[in-house]
Amino acid sequence: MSNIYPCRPIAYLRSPYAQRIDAPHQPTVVQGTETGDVAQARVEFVDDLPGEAFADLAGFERIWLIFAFDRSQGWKAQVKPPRGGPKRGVLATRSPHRPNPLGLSAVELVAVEARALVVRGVDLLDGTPVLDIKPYVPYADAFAQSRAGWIDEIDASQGRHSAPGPKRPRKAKAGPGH
Ligand SMILES: C[S@@+](CC[C@H](N)C(=O)[O-])C[C@H]1O[C@@H](n2cnc3c(N)ncnc32)[C@H](O)[C@@H]1O
Repeated sequence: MSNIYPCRPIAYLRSPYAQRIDAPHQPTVVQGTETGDVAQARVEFVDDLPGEAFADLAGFERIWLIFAFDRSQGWKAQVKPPRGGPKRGVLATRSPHRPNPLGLSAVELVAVEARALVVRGVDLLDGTPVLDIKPYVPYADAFAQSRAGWIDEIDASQGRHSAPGPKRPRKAKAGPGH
């Protein structure tokens, strides 16, 4: 039996972030989250994906994007997290350099268009291939009180939430959908 699992993009993301330094570390630290002034992005479906496949998404406030880190090259077993501290096992981090270059982000669904989704709060580069989309379902996906290992330890030692903010502040408000 093969241990290769074929995947192909079902969509491509159009985002305001051309380079890694522009992209936020996670959707929850996207610039403007507190004021609601968050850049929009578009998930544009490939031509041969039937429209029925993304029917019924409109009622969901958030969706999961499962995507390929297509601009990552190679990976190491341990990485130095941007929030500081010692190196950590790559699978205990959200590093874009992983044994399989897969990422997932829960983004806000703003609108469903004919062959695209308008979303907000993305941490992905423009052109990122989207491999799958799933609805974000709070009863299944939200565990707000869960322990977060070494991240909790750093937060406790610093006396604050250590999530890194945007590396380079966004200059213009303009982006897809604006
Ligand atoms: C820390 S990862 C987190 C991504 C996702 N939320 C996750 O947890 O899997 C976010 C960073 O990945 C990098 N990135 C975004 N899109 C990428 C792509 N298509 N290829 C390679 N790196 C990418 C950017 O530097 C961005 O700041």
